[in-house]
Amino acid sequence: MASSSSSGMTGSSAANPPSHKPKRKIAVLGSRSVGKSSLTVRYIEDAFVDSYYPTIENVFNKTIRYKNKEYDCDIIDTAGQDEYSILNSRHAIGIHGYVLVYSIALRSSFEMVQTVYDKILNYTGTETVPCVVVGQKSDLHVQRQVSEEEGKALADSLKAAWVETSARHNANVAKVFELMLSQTEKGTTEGGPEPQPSKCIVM
Ligand SMILES: Nc1nc2c(ncn2[C@@H]2O[C@H](COP(=O)(O)OP(=O)(O)OP(=O)(O)O)[C@@H](O)[C@H]2O)c(=O)[nH]1
Repeated sequence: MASSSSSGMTGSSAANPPSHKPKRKIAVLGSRSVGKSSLTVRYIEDAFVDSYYPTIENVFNKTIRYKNKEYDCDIIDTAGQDEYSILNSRHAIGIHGYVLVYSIALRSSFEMVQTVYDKILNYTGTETVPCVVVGQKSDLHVQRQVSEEEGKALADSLKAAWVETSARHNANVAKVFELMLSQTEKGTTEGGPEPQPSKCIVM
């Protein structure tokens, strides 16, 4: 999706008083063309486009209900990364959780998940960050290059959740964002301190 605009499903204006729902910022990262935009657009608009338009950046806003509580979520759909791209500070600071996407039909995109994860930890200086590892394009099983076991094993090693999805067939798409909130809200208690978004460390 080639645009850098922001699309608001909810939000605040004079007519809409500011939301008191907890704010969560979620960044969607991964190699080029793995279906990050398609996953996000399927979730937000329940639509799928076959054509490919490289993303600059899109921010979507959606209220997500998790365990009977509503969260005001910004979902940041990013431009595809490669091993040489430098993590954009907007995707490394102030983020509560990461959706790390690969295509089950492209091994190099699976290997990129670890690379992107390491870049995030380098930037934030933390030992872990809340993550969901997503094996996209699960409908392309004939071209599969990454097994479910490998996907699960990588997610376990990153202490992340894992799921395979198809934006094309709308399979498991909503689950990604439920799992994301289960990761960001892990260890929090009602009325307790808010989970802290990522910060930058100065070396
Ligand atoms: N078969 C199949 N194709 C998909 C699926 N999701 C996306 N695609 C196709 O994959 C191509 C890339 O999809 P995008 O959503 O633009 O990928 P992206 O990761 O946002 O790409 P960048 O913006 O370059 O990072 C498009 O042609 C989509 O139609 C899926 O679940 N199954």
